[in-house]
Amino acid sequence: MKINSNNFNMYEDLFHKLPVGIILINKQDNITLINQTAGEIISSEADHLIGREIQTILKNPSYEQVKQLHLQVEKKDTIKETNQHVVTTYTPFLSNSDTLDGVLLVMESLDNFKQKVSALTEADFYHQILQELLKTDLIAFRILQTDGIELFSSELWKSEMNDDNPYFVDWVDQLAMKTLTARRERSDRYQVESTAMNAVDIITKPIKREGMLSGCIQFLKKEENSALKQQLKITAQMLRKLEKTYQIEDIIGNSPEINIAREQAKIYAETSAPVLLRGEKGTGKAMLARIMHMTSNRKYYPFIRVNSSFFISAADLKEAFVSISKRGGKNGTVYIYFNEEPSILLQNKLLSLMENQPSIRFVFGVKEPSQLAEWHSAFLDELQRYQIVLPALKQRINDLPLLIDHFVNHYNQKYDTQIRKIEEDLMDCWKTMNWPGNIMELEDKIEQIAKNISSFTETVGIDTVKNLPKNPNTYLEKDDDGLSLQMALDQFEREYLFNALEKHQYNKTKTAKALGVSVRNLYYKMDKYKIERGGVT
Ligand SMILES: Nc1ncnc2c1ncn2[C@@H]1O[C@H](COP(=O)(O)OP(=O)(O)OP(=O)(O)O)[C@@H](O)[C@H]1O
Repeated sequence: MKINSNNFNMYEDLFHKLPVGIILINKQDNITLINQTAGEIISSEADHLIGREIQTILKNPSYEQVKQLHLQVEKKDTIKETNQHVVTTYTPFLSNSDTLDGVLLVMESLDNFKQKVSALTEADFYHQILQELLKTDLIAFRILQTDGIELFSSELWKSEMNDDNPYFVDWVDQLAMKTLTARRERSDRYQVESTAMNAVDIITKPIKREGMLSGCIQFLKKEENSALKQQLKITAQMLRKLEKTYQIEDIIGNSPEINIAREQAKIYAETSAPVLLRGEKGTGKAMLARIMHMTSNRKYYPFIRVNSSFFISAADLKEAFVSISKRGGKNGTVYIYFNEEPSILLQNKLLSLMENQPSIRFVFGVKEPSQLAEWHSAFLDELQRYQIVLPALKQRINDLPLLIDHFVNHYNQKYDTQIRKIEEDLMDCWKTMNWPGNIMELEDKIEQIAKNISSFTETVGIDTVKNLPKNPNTYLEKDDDGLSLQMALDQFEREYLFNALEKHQYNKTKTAKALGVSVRNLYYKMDKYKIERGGVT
């Protein structure tokens, strides 16, 4: 750069305000012009420095080369009075005829200079990171290079990214890759299913240096209210379970089989046609019948469940429906569960009842495998028009983790336990089991664990389960032909209680009296055999 006396005058105003110190030195080494910034760096009034020899101010001024060869020189120096380090640039100050008028000295404190340099290099990168960190209160974070290699991660990040859930770690890595490829910020949520406790948000931001992508920063944020939300969800589900007022979302599972059943239930709920529910014991037939009732416009009328064995004779059937009508069931739903093969006579009676009671919505449940082929064809035709098949648990074993989560949450609440995780060994074992009692059996197992485990236990493995007392309701675990005497007795007692309750329209005092037991004992047994307290909703 060449400056001459003409063009210099044009910039005199600006001259004093420049962020760098500027000094004009004449050929005799005296200061002839100095701006305010230079005065500040030297710690003196600029005007007082006019006329001073530059050697009296700087320790090692060096501009011989500038004078002789008209070259620009840059070097570090020190202010004599303050010992402040400065960076100096000497430039020849030339006349119109290119002869030397003097030397222009640009001076800047070394600290300022470093800041500027670093702003253009590495520090810019870290500065951005710092800015991002200051903007947020998230302290679980990590920084990656463009090739995906981790440069740094905070302790909190490390603890959140434990190797227990490789899918999650992999998912987070993939998010980083997406940001690095697309050079755009992304936020995604992960629902931790193995523990079902929290949703985790990962925010991934690109970091650019001089417009070029130089990496990314990832923040991890656990959804603040997720624990509370989860709590509310569980409580609402518990209430619905207690009141048997299930909703469609209470059907847990994502497998295609259960998705189809769920969709069918939604559609059929809107009609009044009879529906046949088929499935092994404990697959959720009664639950689905209730859900269909609760999602239909009959929900304000009663839901009445009757076992087919209750209708010993046609007269019983008639009597039952008179009683159902009296209980307001006329506009409600009647769920008839074929707990034994219905006689042809009963089938005919039911068929004519359905024709005569058009306002009642009939849902039938049949336990698989069943002898449907032997049923009366007219009755079967009527029932099979709308049927839903509920898959056995072993047919939708991929739903096991979701179901486990659901029941663990439920029984954690009920028994004040803190189970967070089912260990892999137990999970593997459960995945290969036959589950003849299906969801009911699984629920029962988890209840047994929660009931008997210490309230501090967080993980449950095979060893934990082995040492627990056996469930008295083990009849759920075996096929009918393999029942021990105790199991058979339990099963008989359950059926017997159920029928007695139905006979007395779920009036506990009357039922207890008829059975010759106390009301308390009746409640205990209902709880033991998971018999609904209401029977009517
Ligand atoms: N998909 C599901 N999601 C959540 N819970 C379920 C599901 N299916 C069943 N359950 C639970 O399993 C238990 C048994 O269900 P339910 O009594 O409806 O089965 P079922 O097929 O009618 O049995 P059974 O043939 O022995 O009468 C219920 O307590 C219910 O809460």
